[in-house]
Amino acid sequence: TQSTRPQRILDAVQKNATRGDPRSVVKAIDHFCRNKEWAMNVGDEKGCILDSVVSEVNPATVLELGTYCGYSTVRIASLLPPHAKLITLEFNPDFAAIARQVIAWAGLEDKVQLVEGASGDWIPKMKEQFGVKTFDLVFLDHWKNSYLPDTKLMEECSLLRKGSVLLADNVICPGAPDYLEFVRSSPRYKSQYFKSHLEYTKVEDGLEKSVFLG
Ligand SMILES: Cc1ncnc2c1ncn2[C@@H]1O[C@H](/C=C/CNC(=O)c2cc(-c3ccc(F)cc3)cc(O)c2O)C[C@H]1O
Ligand SMILES: [Mg+2]
Repeated sequence: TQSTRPQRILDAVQKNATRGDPRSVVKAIDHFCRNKEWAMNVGDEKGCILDSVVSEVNPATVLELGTYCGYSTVRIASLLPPHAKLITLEFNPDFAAIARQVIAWAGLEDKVQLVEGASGDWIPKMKEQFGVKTFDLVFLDHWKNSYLPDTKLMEECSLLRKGSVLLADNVICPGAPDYLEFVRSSPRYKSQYFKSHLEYTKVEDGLEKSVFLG
């Protein structure tokens, strides 16, 4: 049967990465996507910026919107302190199934809770379902037109505290203009743009880091 791109990414991980070694999983996916088939992972260049923000925040609770194959899930989870938790939301069951195997190959199942479903449905249930009070870090990498409504929803659900960091992928390409306008003009956020490139290409893209001021 014809395989899908996520399945081919998982194959590349299982063939080329060492079980229990998250960095080798990241390298295997980057090598595959740079040399064989492009895929919408945050990638190695923007991934280094992601790593530095994760290390700086040193979060106890992380929310990722849009798991896809689990590339950024593995990058983030590999940098978390011992009892920290990452909840990642993915509504495509096929992507979720692949991501679970990628996360398992990296040996990070204990730090990651992959929830299958739409962010708009699950964000209001975070407290009651997962005992989360607030998120220290949110990585937005799902549908670009969901960035803004989900950010407003997280505020409404009191999931952000003074100092919570939102890090959004693709604010230039494909772009999230309404989100960018909101976080850059709202007095409740301190925003900063990290210029980079679209994964595995020379096209401009970047990450927007926005600190919630409470
Ligand atoms: C609302 C919601 N809830 C839960 N999961 C959700 C969701 N919306 C999407 N998702 C899931 O996240 C993933 C979606 C991510 C969307 N990301 C993209 O569309 C995306 C697209 C590009 C891109 C750039 C230039 C080009 F020429 C072509 C593509 C690059 C990227 O880094 C991206 O993240 C998979 C999807 O099932
Ligand atoms: Mg992206």
